[in-house]
Amino acid sequence: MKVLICDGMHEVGLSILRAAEGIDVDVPDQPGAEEIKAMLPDYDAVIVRSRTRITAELIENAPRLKVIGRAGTGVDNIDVKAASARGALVMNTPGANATAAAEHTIAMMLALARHIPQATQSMREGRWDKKRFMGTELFHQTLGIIGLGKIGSIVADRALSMKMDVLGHDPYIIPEAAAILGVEWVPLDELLARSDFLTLHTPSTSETVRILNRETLARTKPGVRILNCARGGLIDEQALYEFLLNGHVGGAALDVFEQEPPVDSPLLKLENVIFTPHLGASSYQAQANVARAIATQIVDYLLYGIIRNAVNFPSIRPQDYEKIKPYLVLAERLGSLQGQVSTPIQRLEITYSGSDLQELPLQPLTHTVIKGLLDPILAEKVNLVNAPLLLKERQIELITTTRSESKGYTGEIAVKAISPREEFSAAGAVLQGHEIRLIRINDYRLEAELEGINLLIQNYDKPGTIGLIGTTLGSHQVNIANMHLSRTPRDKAIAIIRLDNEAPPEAIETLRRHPSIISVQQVKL
Ligand SMILES: NC(=O)c1ccc[n+]([C@@H]2O[C@H](COP(=O)([O-])OP(=O)(O)OC[C@H]3O[C@@H](n4cnc5c(N)ncnc54)[C@H](O)[C@@H]3O)[C@@H](O)[C@H]2O)c1
Ligand SMILES: O=C(O)[C@H](O)COP(=O)(O)O
Repeated sequence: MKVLICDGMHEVGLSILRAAEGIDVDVPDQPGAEEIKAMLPDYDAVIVRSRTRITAELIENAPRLKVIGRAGTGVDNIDVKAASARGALVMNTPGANATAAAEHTIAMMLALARHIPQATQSMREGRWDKKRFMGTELFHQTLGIIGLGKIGSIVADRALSMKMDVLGHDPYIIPEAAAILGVEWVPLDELLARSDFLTLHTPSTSETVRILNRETLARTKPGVRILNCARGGLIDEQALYEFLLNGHVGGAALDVFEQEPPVDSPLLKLENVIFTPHLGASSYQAQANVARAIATQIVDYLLYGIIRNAVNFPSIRPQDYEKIKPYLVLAERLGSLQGQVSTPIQRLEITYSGSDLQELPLQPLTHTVIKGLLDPILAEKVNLVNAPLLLKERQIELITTTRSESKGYTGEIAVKAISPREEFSAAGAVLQGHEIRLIRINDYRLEAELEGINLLIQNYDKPGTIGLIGTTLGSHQVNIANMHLSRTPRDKAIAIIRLDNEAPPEAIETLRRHPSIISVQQVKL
């Protein structure tokens, strides 16, 4: 496995990657877009900060790429949609640089309030301007925080310790949760109208892009000072420039920009705006934290298949991993059985029952059923990341249901495939925490192993049928490893016959032609 690191990495992360057996690491010095394009096809993983853009074009030309790691929070420099379509995971390290970004915000707020950068510059130029740099205290000033996530809540904590009054707006946080942080939750308009300092801490989404624009800036308190240490796109920079120029906005502190680095931005010329070149996460501690986190996540994924902090796949907590493992195997085999038996499928219904499955994350299991189903059918590479997209592309409707009870089992997965003319359902369970069993096919109850090469035979329940199956397979040198039978009250029966070797088409054809036999299907699990 080869890992490419594009934006450098703290030594602590490099040593984790280098110590992992089977992983080779390359760290070119600040490679440009063309260099990355030439190198990426040889790599299984790439790790970036915000400098490198991982575009759809790069992803499409990197057939080996399994995972894109972001040593940080924002993934807006990575085309996540293209990565998902190609089955590549995108992982970040949420929270690992939150303290650094929050402290940087506080530093910017103090620097803005007391004109520290401008005063420094003035002294460098030989002046001693005490009058020009009269500042404002933060004590009892109102700070409005838009986005009360990891960074926003640390900013709130530090601002409260400086005895600021803190307002917060976050549509995904309830007022009671904000109150626990000591923050008064208010609607956006109220926050705009009441804040002396206003700071942004949301990701860049279709909802938040240009959240500060001409209309919203016009609703802010005259003299407001604005801070952005989140994402450049959250502020319409031209509108901010106009409001700074006409004096409605009293000052701004910017760590992030619509274009990085900013080119010819008029903001750079304004005396009441201070800047840092996207330094929020640039502390030794934050870089060690993000490097340690992403390196561990990449090693765990490449070597052991453990998925954490993927933005395009649900995480499995380490404490759930051992318990979910046999259910993942069961899910994949049930999906694979369906993929080999039922075509064309219009609707897929997955039902999770039993106490085990009440505690485990079900989305990874659903993705795994779909992967199992599509793998035998599609030529392209199907994995847990792109499986749901591929199902959608094939217009297959997906319905998942959970039930707390499972008759006699602690965890049962039932998968039903509905085609225009028929339905086929198969259910399985995990016994004693590790044994995988097929427990139902349509209305037939049984307890068969769910692995290897199997013949699935439906027949009329007449004497001699089992003998016929044994003789036919024997005459083609196919040995039966074991056999499970089940019948319904309506004189029909089903047999699951595990074979040591594949049955040739002639043997299957002979069985199919016999009047006692309704259907024969060979499945490889
Ligand atoms: N300057 C830097 O170097 C630096 C460092 C780290 C993170 N960041 C950026 O800071 C931002 C916040 O990071 P985080 O780790 O706190 O993320 P987070 O996911 O923990 O928090 C984001 C919060 O924004 C809220 N939110 C989403 N839509 C919203 C809306 N329309 N209005 C108000 N709130 C909304 C979410 O509910 C969430 O609570 C991200 O953009 C991240 O990329 C920048
Ligand atoms: O989203 C982030 O983590 C920050 O923007 C930090 O970016 P950086 O790692 O490029 O400094």
